[in-house]
Amino acid sequence: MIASVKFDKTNAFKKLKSHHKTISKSKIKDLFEADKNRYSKFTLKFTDFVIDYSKNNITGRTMSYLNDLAVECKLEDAIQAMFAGEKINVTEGRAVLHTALRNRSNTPVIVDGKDVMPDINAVLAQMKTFSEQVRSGEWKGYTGKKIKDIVNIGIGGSDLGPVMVTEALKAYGKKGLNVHFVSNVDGTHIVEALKDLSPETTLFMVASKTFTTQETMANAHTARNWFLETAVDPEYVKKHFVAISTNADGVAAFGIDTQNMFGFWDWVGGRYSLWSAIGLSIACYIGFNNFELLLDGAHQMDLHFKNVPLKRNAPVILALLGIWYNNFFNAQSHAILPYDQYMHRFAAYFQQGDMESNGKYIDRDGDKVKYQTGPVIWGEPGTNGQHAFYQLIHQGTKLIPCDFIAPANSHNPTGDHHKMLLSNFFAQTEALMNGKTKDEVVAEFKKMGKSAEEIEALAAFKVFEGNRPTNSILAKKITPRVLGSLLAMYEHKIFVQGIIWNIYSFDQWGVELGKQLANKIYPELQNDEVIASHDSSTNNLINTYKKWRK
Ligand SMILES: O=P(O)(O)OC[C@H]1O[C@@H](O)[C@@H](O)[C@@H](O)[C@@H]1O
Repeated sequence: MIASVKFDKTNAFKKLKSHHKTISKSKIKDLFEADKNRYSKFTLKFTDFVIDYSKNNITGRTMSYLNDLAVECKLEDAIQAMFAGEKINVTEGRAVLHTALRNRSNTPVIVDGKDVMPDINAVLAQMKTFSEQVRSGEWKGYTGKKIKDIVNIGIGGSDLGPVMVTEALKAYGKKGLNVHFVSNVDGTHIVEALKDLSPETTLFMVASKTFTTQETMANAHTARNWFLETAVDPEYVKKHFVAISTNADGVAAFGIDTQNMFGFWDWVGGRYSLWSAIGLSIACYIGFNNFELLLDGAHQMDLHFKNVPLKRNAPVILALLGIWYNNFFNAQSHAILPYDQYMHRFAAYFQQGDMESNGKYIDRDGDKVKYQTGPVIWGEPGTNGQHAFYQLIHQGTKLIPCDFIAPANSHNPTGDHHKMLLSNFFAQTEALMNGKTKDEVVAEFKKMGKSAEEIEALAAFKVFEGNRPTNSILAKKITPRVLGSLLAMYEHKIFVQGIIWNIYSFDQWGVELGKQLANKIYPELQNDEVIASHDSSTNNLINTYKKWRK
């Protein structure tokens, strides 16, 4: 079991508090002046990427205190407990074993006295066979045609991972096979997705861990009606609908042949499930071999996380840096900025991964925390973000630590585009750190021939304080293996932060409430009766809606 340690009562916390007073007076750029080895001291190297965290407001002492914090919070025990299949998701009574899904070493992982690896391998084999049949055209629709379009119907963890990975690895996608994702209960989503598709060549994957989620069930029923309008015979459903779920009864009740069901288990959290059968659309799109490389990459990071000392451990370091800014510099958010257009859903994916995991104010003793927990995660790809919100990162009043991610090699090396992209990547982190002093601004103005009055009037607006912290992750190329490692690295970062903040990262009671509330109001919308059972705002909104709807 994972011990409860009050984060803000640790010795390391106190040391970090007073250390913060000193370090907040220093400038990152001066730390570079003072230490010529700073880059190598604060960079981690993997085979296919480097993580440079030298442009942070840290010294060796900071890292040492942060390491003490991790030790005091018994992080090493917690890591071992997760990998060993202990039921660390206490409020749901479950183990947390997305790492077993990609355990390419195939060493036994025991849950309730049973090795889970044979079941995992059996589902992987089923995914391999199925994805190969779909890709080769051996799997035929009801009129004997091969599948051209896959529509994944799911939401949250049953959507965001497959969307993000199929986009990030689009360069590996099979020509002539398209993937579409329908998540929102807004009918627009499914109507638009199906607009140009033919029932004869469309395969639906209904992805839901519980198989009860309102949005997914509504979309799945609409999809089936759309299909049967043309196909007519319900017998044909089995050629065009497969299910991915832990709930076999729910799948059968919907009318999907359980032969066409791909299972997973309650120890896979929704937001950690892309490695399971939830990744079926990924395997079909990029091919099973590439899906396995994705798993391999994640496994490499798992081994690193499990075995490398905390001081050289990438997820641990990223997590500790996040805590440093979140709890000592009062940063409220964290930006993830991939300089790779294919990774445009990466930040959105980790919005769920991080915020659903660590958006909690009750600690592992059931007490309300007296410190900040999970940050707001956000971001967009560069260079688009530069022309949108970077103004605030450079000159706003909020401190926003950023992760910059870029590949050295593009999948689309067109002209000089990639050099331009990367020059922006390098320039931004440098500018965020160095800023621009008043002297530099004045010198620039003078060169332009501006008068003393003009300079005096404008200089303040052009000064950049700098000292904005960034991590730079530079990969050789975004391959399935590299992406797998990056994803696992961020997953484990979330785990480490949850352990240190003394919260439970693997439940999501806040989301469950939303599910209940909508189910209460939905019946009230079925007739035109005036509603008076809520507060006056809610009553009036519902009644106005009823008056206006046609
Ligand atoms: O996969 P299902 O069960 O449909 O859940 C989909 C999503 O539902 C939400 O409410 C959350 O609980 C997510 O963690 C989950 O990924």
